[in-house]
Amino acid sequence: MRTVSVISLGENTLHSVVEQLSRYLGEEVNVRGFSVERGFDETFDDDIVVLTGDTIYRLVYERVQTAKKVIIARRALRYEFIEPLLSIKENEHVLLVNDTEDSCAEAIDQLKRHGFDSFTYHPYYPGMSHYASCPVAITPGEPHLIPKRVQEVIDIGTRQVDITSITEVLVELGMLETSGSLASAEYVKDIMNVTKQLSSLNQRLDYSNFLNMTILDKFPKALLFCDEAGRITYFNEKMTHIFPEREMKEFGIQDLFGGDFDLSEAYSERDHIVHVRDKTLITSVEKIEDHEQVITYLLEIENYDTFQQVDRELRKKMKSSTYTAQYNFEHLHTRNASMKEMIGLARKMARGQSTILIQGESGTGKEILAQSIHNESARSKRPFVAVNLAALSSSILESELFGYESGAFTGAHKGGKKGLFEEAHTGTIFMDEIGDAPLALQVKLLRVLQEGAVRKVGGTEQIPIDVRIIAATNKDLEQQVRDGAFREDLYYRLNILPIETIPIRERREDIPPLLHYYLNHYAEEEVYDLSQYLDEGAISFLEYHPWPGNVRELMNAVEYIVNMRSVSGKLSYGELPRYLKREGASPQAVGKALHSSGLSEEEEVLLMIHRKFGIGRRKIVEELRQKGILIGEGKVKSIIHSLKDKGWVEVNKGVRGCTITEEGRAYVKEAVNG
Ligand SMILES: Nc1ncnc2c1ncn2[C@@H]1O[C@H](COP(=O)(O)OP(=O)(O)OP(=O)(O)O)[C@@H](O)[C@H]1O
Repeated sequence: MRTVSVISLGENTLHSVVEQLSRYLGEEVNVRGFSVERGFDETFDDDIVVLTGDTIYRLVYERVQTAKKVIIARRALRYEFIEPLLSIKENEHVLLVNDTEDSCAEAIDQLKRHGFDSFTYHPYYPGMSHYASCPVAITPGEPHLIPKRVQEVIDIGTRQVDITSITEVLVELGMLETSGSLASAEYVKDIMNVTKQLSSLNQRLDYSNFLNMTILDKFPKALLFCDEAGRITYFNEKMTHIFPEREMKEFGIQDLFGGDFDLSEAYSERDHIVHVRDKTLITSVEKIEDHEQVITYLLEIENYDTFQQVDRELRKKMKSSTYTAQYNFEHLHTRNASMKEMIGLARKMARGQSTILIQGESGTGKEILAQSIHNESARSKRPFVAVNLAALSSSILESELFGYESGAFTGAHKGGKKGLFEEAHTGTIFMDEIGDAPLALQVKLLRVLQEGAVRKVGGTEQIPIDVRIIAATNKDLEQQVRDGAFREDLYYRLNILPIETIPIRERREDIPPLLHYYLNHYAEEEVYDLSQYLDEGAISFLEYHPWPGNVRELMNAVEYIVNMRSVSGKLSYGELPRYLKREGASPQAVGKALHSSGLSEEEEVLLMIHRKFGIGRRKIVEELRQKGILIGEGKVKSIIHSLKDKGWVEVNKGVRGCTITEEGRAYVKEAVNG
């Protein structure tokens, strides 16, 4: 397997860059991360070593000599965080806080280039003895370094690796063809967001400057911007391989594409096919509006030959995963009553034929649930085909799902291609991330659902299909419908058997068993107890952690724990990954949260016994855990003793557990409720 190592100074940057590269490189490439802050003693012989700045090159120069290629990543500001900067007064003195002198200078330079050149910047990095006293500090993702006296802190987020460096990595790995479309889809999304944002910021940042950025020239696809009248305002370097530069400067869209070309028609059709001279082009048009006024049209143009190549690669990849589901309900580990109820519901749904819509946060087991439903259904021996609607560009999606007819495009396979709907015939199709389906595709999906038949791209014949549909999303589809991003009619067609997965922070009793299960999965030895790997502080932290990435995030954390533990040692809170600590609460905060209700642990237990007649010790521990109060059965036992001594509770023999006395009730009324 090919490897890419990322080396950064600090852990913050490392985590975000590793995450970003992994997203682009997928599972074929192992992306590893090292930070100077954490320390390492590897010598690197990877395919690529990505350094997050020049300073690091000086530090690790000798160790990366054996790598096939070293890339010093260019880093870009995250546009979504720029807005707060506009609230800073002109000529204000501003502290720019970063981890080294060089990275401060780099960030200042970048901000100035983006139009924030009216402030007086003063760099601040750890180890400085004197620094200017400023009311405002700006930091790219290092707020913990900001000196105490600063009144206003603006965190513009860790800078991302820019598209030129991403492209360099993809080219080096020979992956531009296969992953370039994902990178470009993300990038176009970015461009759209930025353009929208800049325009809503009243053009305070010069839009044309942004467009002129050389970055667009490095972009792997041909891009062209034009106004509503079809006048070309900008095109990138790739575009000059399709049309001569001179023509684009002199002519409008109509002259280039021919008299029949209609911008708004191309926009509504999304992947519009145009034949220009001897070329077949796929144009995908995006409209950028502000308050219903069109700011610009962005045309992404693909030569069909290149598209074919990507298409073939993708098909090869998809074919290699045989259409089977590996999971069943036994793989969903839980002790939580609502989860068990949800699984019961899913089992019932498995028996029918109707469409299922699974909604829930990322990493909560939507795919595992879909596979389990298929495996328990009458279709279990038939194909299970999964397709992720967010991962493919819209032009590829359509031919992936519906297939294409021979001769639909130049270079199309003789005899055409079967789409995934046809592959799933008599089985189940799992459409993941349905909330990200482009609107044009939504219309076509609706037609398939209504008619029970598909029509291949370039074909006229309706091919009947018998497929059970399971769709999933982590978006709020109802909200998407209200926002006009998801078709209402399709939503109702999908939402026949709705089911919701539950985030793990709402079923905290599942956290220890899941930690235990995945420790056993990753460790090479049998793990009997969490305490073999983690000390008490770390366990409490993990049990209280909000886990925004749910089970997937928990799995990653366990993998880290297994790797980072020294032989037979235990990991403490301080040694847990920093991103977890950033997302979660510190042990102090956990402690505070215990008392955030203002009640003592004893009062919490009393209240619980008051509310639930005949509750037992184990149940009390569980209920307290749900509220984020992490105490063990031993402690609960001693609290119950003390409550009994005060005459507030009675402890019954057998299974009847504890009950509250009249005196106890009076205390609750007066001290707890009142
Ligand atoms: N209850 C569970 N018990 C054990 N493992 C689980 C459970 N739920 C999820 N997982 C594991 O967590 C990982 C993520 O699950 P899955 O891919 O099904 O989530 P998802 O909701 O589809 O995520 P996304 O929306 O990000 O695609 C998988 O490896 C799965 O095996």
